[in-house]
Order: sequence, then C-alpha cells, then structure tokens
Amino acid sequence: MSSPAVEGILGDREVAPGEPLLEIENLTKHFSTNSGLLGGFGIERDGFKLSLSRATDPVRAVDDVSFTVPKGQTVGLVGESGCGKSTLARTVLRLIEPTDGSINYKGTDVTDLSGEELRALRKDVQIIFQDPQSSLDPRMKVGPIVEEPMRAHGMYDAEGREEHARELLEKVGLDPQHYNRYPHEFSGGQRQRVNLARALSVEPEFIVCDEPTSALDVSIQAQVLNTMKELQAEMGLTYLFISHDLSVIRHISDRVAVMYLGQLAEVADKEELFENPKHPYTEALLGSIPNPDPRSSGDRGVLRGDVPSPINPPSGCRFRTRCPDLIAPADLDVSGGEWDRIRTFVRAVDRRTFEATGPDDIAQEFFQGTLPSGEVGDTVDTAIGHLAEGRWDDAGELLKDTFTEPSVCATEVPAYEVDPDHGDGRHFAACHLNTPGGPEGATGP
Ligand SMILES: Nc1ncnc2c1ncn2[C@@H]1O[C@H](COP(=O)(O)OP(=O)(O)OP(=O)(O)O)[C@@H](O)[C@H]1O
Repeated sequence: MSSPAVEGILGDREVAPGEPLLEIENLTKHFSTNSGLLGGFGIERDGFKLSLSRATDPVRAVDDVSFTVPKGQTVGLVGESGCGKSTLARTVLRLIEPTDGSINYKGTDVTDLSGEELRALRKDVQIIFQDPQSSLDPRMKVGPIVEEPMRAHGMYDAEGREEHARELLEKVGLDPQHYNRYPHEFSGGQRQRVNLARALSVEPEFIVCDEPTSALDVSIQAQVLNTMKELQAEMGLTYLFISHDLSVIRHISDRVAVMYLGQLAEVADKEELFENPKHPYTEALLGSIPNPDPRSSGDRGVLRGDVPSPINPPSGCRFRTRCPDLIAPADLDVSGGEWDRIRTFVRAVDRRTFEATGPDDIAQEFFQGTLPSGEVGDTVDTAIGHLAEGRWDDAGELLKDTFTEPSVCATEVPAYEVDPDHGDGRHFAACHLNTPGGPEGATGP
C-alpha cells in the first residue's frame, strides 16, 4: 500500500478525462549568468551591432509560457535545441524553481508546495529522460531499479514490490524473467522500457517525457511510442511529450505546443496544427520534415539564420529575425511585390550572403534594376551606395531602422486566437499575420 500521508494530499483529487490536469500560466524561468568579476561581460550580436552585454543579464530560457494539459491526453512540446523545452519540463516537476508564473496540478499551485505535498507531487508526476543508458545504474539489476521508487515512497513490502516489478516489466513489453539482468544486457529500446516500468511503478497520473525516444533507431522509436500509447489508454495516463522531432510529435500527440526561444509560437490540436499552421515558424518546422513522397517539393518553408541569444531576445515577435513573412511597417508606401524584394534584400545584407560589387549589380540582383519609387527607393539607393563602398554596418543599420524596427513584428508581442479548420480545440498563434481583419500594413500571405 502507498503511504497514507502521501496518498491523501494530491492523489485523492479526481480530474475527469479531458479536464485540465496541468495548467501552466505565465511561467517564466530565467537563469542567472553571473560568473564573477572577471567573467562579467559577454559579446552579443543584435542585428547589425555587436554589443557588450553584462553577463549578469539572465538567460531567458522560458518566458511567459501558458498552456494546459488535459487528463488522459498527450501534449507534444516541440522546438529546436535550446528553445527551453527541458527547462520547462524541469520547472513543472519543481526540479528547478520558476522565476515567475503558476503551475497548477489538479487545481493546486505546485510552486508553493513543500515537504509531504512536494513528495506527493513527485510520486504523481514522473519524468523519463532521453538517455536510457545513463539514467539506469549499471551496478543494479533491473528488478531493483524498477522497485526503487516504490521503496522511496514506502509502497508495498519487499515481496509485493518484486511482484509488482515483474508485472510492470511484462506490461512494458519485457520478459518478467529479465528481473535479474543488468542494464547492459538490454538494447537501447529495452532500456527505455525499463525506465518506463520504473516511472510507472509508483502509479503516477502524469509523465513528462523528455525526448525519450531520440536516442533510438526510427523503427525502435515507433515500437516504444506504440507501447506508451497502449499504456496510456489502459492506465488513463497523461503525457507532456518533449521532442525536437515533429514526426515523433505527430505520432504520439493529441495537442501540440510549438516553442521558439523561450516562448510558445503556436498551440493547437494535432490535426489542426499539421494541416492549418498559422505561424511561419511552425511552417518552417513542417517544411523540414523529410517527405517520403518523391513528387513533393517539400518546400513549405525553410529555416534560415541562427537562433538569437536568449540573453537578449528580439523585441516583439521573437521569430522576426528569421521570419520570411516579416510585415512591412504600417506607414511605408510599398506594394506587396516591392516589399518582398526589400525583405529579401534586408535579409541578405543582414546575413552578408552576397558579394557587394557595383551599385548597378546590387540593384539588378535584388530589384531587377528598378528600385522602388519615393522615399523607400531613396533609402534602398543609399544602402546600396554604402554596400558598394564596403560599409556593410552602415547599410545594415539604415535598413534596420527603416524597414525592420518600425514593423509591428518588432514593436508588439503577438498573441492571437484563430478559428480552427479542423476540430473544435482552441488554436493559439503568436504571429501578427493573424490579427483579425489582417495586420495593419501587412503585405504577407
Ligand atoms: N542551468 C542553466 N544555467 C544557464 N543557462 C541554462 C541552464 N540550463 C539551460 N540553460 C539555457 O537555457 C536555454 C534553454 O535550454 P533547454 O535545455 O531548456 O533547451 P531545450 O529546448 O531543452 O534544448 P535541448 O533539446 O538541446 O535540450 C538554453 O539557452 C540553455 O543554454
């Protein structure tokens, strides 16, 4: 039996299937980077400028993130390496303390929990990590490994624990006779199944899965994911499933949250997200999934450029420095076609992706020889003049001040709810292209 003291706190709060089990609101986690007097400064690239940032400026690993995980479902959290997925997971489990925001689990804000209540949370909410090799003690047999959390939470007597461990090994697709084997005697996929059995041993309701299949071969990945799905249906489990791989997310999730540079770019039900993406970052990620159909061009969007530093993230929309759909400043008098060419030019100057020769060659390459009319054209002409003299920084500054910084993408943080095309789940998209009626001055798609 479980310890009554632990059982009585969170475990007896029933949440009906489909109702919120975990509600995260405005969650923020900043890491201090203060490394003492000598290590106090760092160099940051902010657009065209190299600026000295004080190393005491925090790393904004997770910044104002809100979403809900319904009971019995899987929410997939996807994004490039370094976007804050693991930090978010560890904060939910209180393995690290949040800087701000609330984490409601079964209606209780876990940011306030301590002592027995925190122990109860750590029984009810389990985590599985990516590397099944390093998370299993090589000196222990898998039976006692699976029993360890039961022992820590005072569940069953020795005989009961062994019986339960053998049952669990079978449940996760292993042979109960393997109870006496060591981790090195198992394959990677089998070791991740041992991890699963260990997490399940304390009868949790919620499992945070942090890239659990990323170290496995694709065919083994699918088998482990299928087992996880079967166990979810059988035991009513709820998963927060973290992965950088959209194919894995598609396989396992009911709902998907797309994370970029510490914030959520888009959240929607799986089919809605894959069929009706509303954020250029999501489109770019979808475009990067290998397409088995040779007739498909597979060019739904391409991710170019580097992810900016989370110490000094871009203002407004964090994706704007890589976004192919940057919106024209509202008071700029340009046609859609002209803005497309200006955008391409600004981006190429930012990344220095061409050789600056004579002004006519540059004008030909980016504007087919005809610059936009009026003040916009004068600015482009001046920038081209700078480039022809090798003054890349001056050209970059001018273009940034005229075309990038005044854009709504730089001046306002986007947060919109859009009508879903598929199903009736709420669809959140942090992109100004989704402003009702179209963003003012927008010339994007
Ligand atoms: N303890 C820490 N101190 C300072 N910065 C940290 C710390 N942990 C993480 N970070 C930074 O926070 C940001 C988010 O990291 P995190 O590991 O959460 O991202 P991730 O999306 O899980 O990436 P990955 O898939 O590579 O693990 C990164 O810039 C990382 O360098």
